[in-house]
Amino acid sequence: MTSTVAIIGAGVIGAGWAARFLLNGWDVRVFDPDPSARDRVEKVLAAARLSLPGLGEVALPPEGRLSFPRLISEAVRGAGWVQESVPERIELKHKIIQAVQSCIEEGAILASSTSGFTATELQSNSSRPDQILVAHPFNPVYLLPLVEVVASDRTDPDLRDRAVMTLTDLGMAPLQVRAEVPAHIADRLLEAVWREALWLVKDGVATTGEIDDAIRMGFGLRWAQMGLFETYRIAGGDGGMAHFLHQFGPALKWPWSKLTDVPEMDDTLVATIAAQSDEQAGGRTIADLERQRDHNLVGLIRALGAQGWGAGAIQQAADERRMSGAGVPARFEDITDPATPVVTLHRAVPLDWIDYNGHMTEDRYLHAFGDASDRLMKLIGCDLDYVAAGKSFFTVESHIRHLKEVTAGAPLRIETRVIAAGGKKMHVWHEMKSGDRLLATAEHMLLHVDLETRRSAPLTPLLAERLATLVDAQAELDPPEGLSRAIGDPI
Ligand SMILES: NC(=O)C1=CN([C@@H]2O[C@H](COP(=O)(O)OP(=O)(O)OC[C@H]3O[C@@H](n4cnc5c(N)ncnc54)[C@H](O)[C@@H]3O)[C@@H](O)[C@H]2O)C=CC1
Ligand SMILES: C[N+](C)(C)CC(=O)CC(=O)[O-]
Repeated sequence: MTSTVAIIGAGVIGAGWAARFLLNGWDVRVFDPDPSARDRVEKVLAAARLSLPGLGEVALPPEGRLSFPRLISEAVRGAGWVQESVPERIELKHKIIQAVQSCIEEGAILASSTSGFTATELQSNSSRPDQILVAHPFNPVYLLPLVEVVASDRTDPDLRDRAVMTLTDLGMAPLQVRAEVPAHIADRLLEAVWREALWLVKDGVATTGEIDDAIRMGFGLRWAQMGLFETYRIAGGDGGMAHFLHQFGPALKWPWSKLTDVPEMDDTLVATIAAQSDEQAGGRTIADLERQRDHNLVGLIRALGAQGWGAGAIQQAADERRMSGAGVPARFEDITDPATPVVTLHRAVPLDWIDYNGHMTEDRYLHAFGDASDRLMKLIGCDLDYVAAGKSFFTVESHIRHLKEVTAGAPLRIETRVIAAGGKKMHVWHEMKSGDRLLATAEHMLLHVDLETRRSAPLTPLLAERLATLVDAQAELDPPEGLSRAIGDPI
């Protein structure tokens, strides 16, 4: 099957899917009869290019090709995956499924973004129900990992497994829903909160802003890192979940909630909510809010990554899978030509590395160069086991030159030379590039140390030998421009 996806319907969700696939190297064909669809996709792509590449610590593959065929048949022919994201009307979805299935190959995956319909409902009237399933994402699709995968008993289980693998490769967290129920899992939960929120506004208990504060200042923060059950388990104290259930279970029968009673969405309620929501936005446009949302989400997911937790752990697993494709050697034996500088880092600039000047802030240069030095250490044999055994390197001197600006989402590559090594020292030169542009250089002196005495110690034979291989092979190269330069030297 090809790495070509057809996106049918490019609204909020279809455009998000287009960005997720394209930035993961897929060729993307978009079909949407709305003349403004191309513009919308370009805007969402611009936002995704700023945020998604820097979500993890490893570069994404090169972008695929984007096209906008005029006919649905042109869009789907030969595609390995078709993602339907047209409005939530079953007769329209059936029409699209029929048009798509008349042109696609048997093994192609036909996934629907539907928030509420079941796979069985989508499959009715289809001659090939086996290739249809639900892949329900969350907005913004290019950043949020969750995708609910719902198959019916008529969906081919192998096709469902392939779909799960593909979504995982896209850096997502596919949640396989065990049973077909309207609105799957997450929207069932969201609807319950939404219903109560509508009642609170209708009854004049709280404004839209107050309700949103009640979420984002408290349990919303908790939910980003632990779910409902894990959070309540902790709330049960040492008695855990059983104690929690005994204490708060009875409250469910008190009038704490409206249960399933739904407020009438009459003109007054719509006008009240719309007016409060406008006031809450305080003049910020949808684009402003989307930008802020993306910054916040990137920060949250990356913070969770530092803990190896939740959505951050999903991102780390995606990074692991991408490592070999990013061209950074994992072991010394992977260095194909020691006579050329070694690629020690290949990633993109994350949104949270950008400062008030709109470019990568100065401490992140050292962060990236530090990561590159860590990779060099690992390559020569100073890995975590080596450190645990009591030896490591300390950086004792650094000199960074900032030569060119770089902005969010841009690819970063660090090429490393070992200028000299021996005794207890290693003299390293890094060049940071984005494409062909030299962004910065860093020169470091590192001392090999005994972690028990905290004093310098001679290099062990393996490290000395590998460093000598690099130094000797690279000695033929011209000395790097700027080597040993000091502040104040003529430029
Ligand atoms: N908006 C949301 O928060 C989420 C929506 N979904 C689901 O995604 C699907 C799409 O929803 P949205 O993107 O919000 O809708 P939307 O209204 O933003 O976009 C729908 C797009 O489909 C296009 N379209 C209409 N008829 C078409 C046709 N015959 N062929 C091709 N394109 C056509 C429209 O021009 C429009 O660009 C729905 O099934 C919805 O339930 C899923 C997750 C979240
Ligand atoms: C409102 N909605 C039901 C379309 C929401 C979703 O389906 C998921 C989301 O992104 O919140």
